[in-house]
Amino acid sequence: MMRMNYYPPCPQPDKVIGLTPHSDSTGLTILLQLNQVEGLLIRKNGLWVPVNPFPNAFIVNVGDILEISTNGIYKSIEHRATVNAEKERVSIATFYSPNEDGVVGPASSLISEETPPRFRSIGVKDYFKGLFSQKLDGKSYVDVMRI
Ligand SMILES: O=C(O)CCC(=O)C(=O)O
Ligand SMILES: [Fe+2]
Repeated sequence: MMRMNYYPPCPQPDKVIGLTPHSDSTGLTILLQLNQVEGLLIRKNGLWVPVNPFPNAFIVNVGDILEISTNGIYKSIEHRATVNAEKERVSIATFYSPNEDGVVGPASSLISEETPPRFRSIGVKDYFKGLFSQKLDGKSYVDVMRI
């Protein structure tokens, strides 16, 4: 799945939300900040840290499905986007997810008596149905999946 985001310039950027804080619900995201305008922020240790664009560089984000598959070893990254006062901003996000008839859940090879599953396992279709019935709100859907 691919999403192209267009953020028009806004003379009062602090009064608008570009893209609300969220983690990508998919497995892995490859993101291109197309026209080198900054605006992407990630949440690290509770602080919003800007990710400055580099020419022709992709940003690779861990999504919720990877957090769930690795039973929490990899953590999905919460991020948001702001708008710029003078310049328009364009980003292209490519999201990778399992097949529709697959299952979202911790990999069986990572589960043992010492490391029990930390997340529920559900079908990919039900996973996305549940996601779209919710508000986009930080990492809240990972908590829905948490046991
Ligand atoms: O515009 C950006 O840099 C972020 C886009 C994003 O997070 C998304 O499309 O999920
Ligand atoms: Fe995102």
